[in-house]
Order: sequence, then structure tokens, then C-alpha cells
Amino acid sequence: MNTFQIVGGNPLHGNFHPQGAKNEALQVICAILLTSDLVRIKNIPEIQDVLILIEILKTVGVKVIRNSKGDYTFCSEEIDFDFLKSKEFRKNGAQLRGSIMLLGPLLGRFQEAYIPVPGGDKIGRRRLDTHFQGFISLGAKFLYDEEEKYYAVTAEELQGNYILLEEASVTGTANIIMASVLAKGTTQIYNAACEPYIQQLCKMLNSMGANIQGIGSNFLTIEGVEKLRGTEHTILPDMIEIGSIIGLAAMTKSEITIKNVSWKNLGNIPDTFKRLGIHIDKQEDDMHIPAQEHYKIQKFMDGSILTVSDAPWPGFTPDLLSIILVVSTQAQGSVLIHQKMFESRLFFVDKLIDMGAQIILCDPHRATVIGLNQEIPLRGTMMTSPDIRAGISLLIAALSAKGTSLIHNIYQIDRGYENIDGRLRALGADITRVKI
Ligand SMILES: CC(=O)N[C@H]1[C@@H](OP(=O)(O)OP(=O)(O)OC[C@H]2O[C@@H](n3ccc(=O)[nH]c3=O)[C@H](O)[C@@H]2O)O[C@H](CO)[C@@H](O)[C@@H]1O
Ligand SMILES: C=C(OP(=O)(O)O)C(=O)O
Repeated sequence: MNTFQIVGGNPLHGNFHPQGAKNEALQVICAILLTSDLVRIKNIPEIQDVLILIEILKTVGVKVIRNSKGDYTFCSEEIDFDFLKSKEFRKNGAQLRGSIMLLGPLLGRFQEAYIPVPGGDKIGRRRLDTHFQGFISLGAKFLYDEEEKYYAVTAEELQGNYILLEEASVTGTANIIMASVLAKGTTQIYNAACEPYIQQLCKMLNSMGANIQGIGSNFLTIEGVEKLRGTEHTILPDMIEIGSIIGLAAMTKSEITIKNVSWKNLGNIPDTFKRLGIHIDKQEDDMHIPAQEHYKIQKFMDGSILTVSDAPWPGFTPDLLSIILVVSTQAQGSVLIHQKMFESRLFFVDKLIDMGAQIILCDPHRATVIGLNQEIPLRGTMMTSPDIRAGISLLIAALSAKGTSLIHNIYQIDRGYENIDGRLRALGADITRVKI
């Protein structure tokens, strides 16, 4: 088992280059299935989830060329549908959440698609109703093999429709967009998710010849076209990684400049960290976080305790709440963290409590944090990473802590952060990857 050994307490210093966005990569890589032409994608993060998706594409017949690090060309002339129904595919496809987005483009281009129940983080129930209701609205038949845990969607022909999504699901919206770009007629998707990931997917599809309007809003209009062509696309910097580094800098009293963050695509992420009292300077497209001895959590205007909660974009992303929580443990003041979307994402606070943090887990969705104001450091300990964002939060806690920590199950961190140990060592972190 791979483990991180971390000696905490050193302030870090230097420039950090964010990787390409994981969640955008998973969408746009699936979108290459919509054309038989070459599609080149740059700034692909070479993280576990993305590498597994690329391997899956290879096994179903997609030709993949790695031009250089993070720069790939894909060609999906033919798809091996027999393999899509095989046991091996069931095993591979179940490994990550993002594989669910193979369905939309396969259904859109070939009128049939198969996928095992996908994996991803164990952070609560993650239903897929939105995806399948959308496909059914476009005229697809839906089958679920309960024994084999396997989904199939097929159609004679997809026909555009008005679809009001039950919830603004990110991967659900991406899937329905990809299914409808080649459908007959007009598709309207209302209550669509509009994260930068989705905006980027739509822009890429339009550059392939699709006709999508309303990009960035929750109402998308898609005029179906006959065929899509090849394109070149560059993935945005990962806003979740950027948020993670802001948290790391504050918690470890470090001065870090995050390079080329694409400010205009960060929504309210910088302001949410600022509400915890963290200074953040905009330097052209870089983000400078000065070393700070203390940071003080703001209150609401009526003087009541701050709540930070998640919401679909342009609300605050749920993927950064665990990081907000860990950073709050060393702030001055108190905050209520309310994770509305997922019901099992806050349980990792037990580990932080073991390390000395003052947290009351009110219920599975809410935790109150009473900050230690950097007066008492957390204590190093042994822990296991339960999910990707809890994992990075524990890593941040360990880097700030007094003494040595061990974090097991770091696969959960590698899933979403490329060579995180190497990149943090370059900033001065004492972190080693060990086999135990
Ligand atoms: C591969 C990928 O892109 N994963 C992201 C994607 O997952 P994913 O697309 O799987 O997540 P969804 O957007 O479908 O929903 C996430 C959870 O939030 C709930 N929900 C969603 C919308 C809503 O209006 N109300 C509501 O309660 C859903 O029931 C579900 O439990 O979006 C999530 C929500 O931003 C992120 O945490 C994941 O990192
Ligand atoms: C929950 C996440 O990932 P996934 O949807 O791939 O499990 C995440 O990126 O925080």
C-alpha cells in the first residue's frame, strides 16, 4: 500500500503550476467519441482517473497518441461494441465516476451504449436518474441488469426534446449534451449545470461543428447536426486544485504564487477563501497568497456566524468544502460548514479531531469549526484517505501539523492530483511516498 509520510510545520515558498482540470478532462475526453476525425486535447492532467479513462478508450478501439506530457490526439474511427459488453470492460469501466460520460457520446453517434455502475468517491448516494431520464426524453430505451450491475441505452434514432432536469447534475448535463448534439431537431435543456467544465465542453463541441447556445447559463439550446469534425482543445486549470493550494498556503503560513489560474473561470472561489480572512492578490493571471501569521473568519452582516455551503455553479463547489473546513481549524473565529449535496463527505473530521482540531459534527451534512488561530498546532498522526478531497485536506492538515503523519490509501489523492508529492516538495514540503 502506498502511503505519504509527512513531517509538518515547515512554511512553503514558491510558484505552483496548477494541472488541467480533472472534471473537464473526463468530459472532453469522452466527447472525442462523437467524431471519427482526429481530436487533439492539451493540458490533460495525467492523474489516475484520466489515465484509466484513456486506457478504457484504447480497449474499445480508440487510437491514442501521446504527443507530449498532457498533450494527446485521439481518433475513434471504430468502436468495439462486443468488448463494451465484456466482463473486462465491466471491471475497468466501474473504476471511476467519469466513465458514465461514455454513454452520451456513444448513444449519440452509434445509438447504443453500455456501462457498468460507475465508481468514484464514496461520498454518499450518487444516483444517475438525471442522466437516464434525459436519454429517455431523447427517445432512448433504458435497461439495467441488476445482477451484473450494468446499464444499457439504445435507440433507433434520437429526437431532440425539451428536458427539464430534476437536478443540475454536472455529469448528467454533460451526458445529455453529448447525446443530443447529433440528434434530430432541437433539444432544450433547462436547469442545466453550468460549471466551467460544462462551458468548456460546449465550446469544444461547437468548434467540432455542433450548435449549442446558452453556454454558461442553465438553459441550453442544441440544434442537432449531421456530423461532427475534429478539433483542438485546451483544458482550463483545475479550480479545485487552485482552491486546495490556497488552503495549503494559509494553513502552513506559506507564501505561494499560483501561476495562470484563469481568474475569470474561478467564480466565487477566491472570495469564499477571503471570507475566512485569507489574503489573495491578483497579479495579472497569477494568484499570490502572502504568508500570514493569522487569518480571521468574517461574520455575516448581521453579526451572526458565517456559514459556507455548497450549491450548483455559480454557487460554491462542494469539492472545496473539505478544504474550507480544514483551513478553518486554524483560523480565528468560528464557521458552520454545510455540505448540502453529499451525505458522507464530512466524516473525515474525526481524523482532524484526533489531531487536535475543534470541530463539532452536528449531523452528516454540517460541522461547526472553532478555529485555533494558529496558537496550538495540530498534531501529526496516522490516517487513511477516505476520498479525494478529504485526502488532500488531511494532507494539508499534516503539512501544518507538529510532528510526523502517515496518510494511507493515497490512491484517493493520486486520483485527482498529479505528482502532488513532487510538486509540494518543490515548494519545500517534507513529504515522501513510502510503501508499507
Ligand atoms: C466527474 C465529475 O465531474 N464529478 C463532479 C460532479 O459529479 P456528479 O456529476 O456525479 O454530481 P451531480 O452534479 O450529479 O450531483 C452531485 C450530488 O449533488 C446532488 N445535487 C446535485 C444538484 C442539485 O441541484 N442538487 C443536489 O442535491 C446530487 O443528488 C448528488 O448527490 O459534480 C459534483 C457536484 O459538483 C462534484 O462533486 C464532482 O466532483
Ligand atoms: C467527487 C469528486 O470526484 P468524482 O466525481 O470523480 O468521484 C471530486 O472530484 O471531488
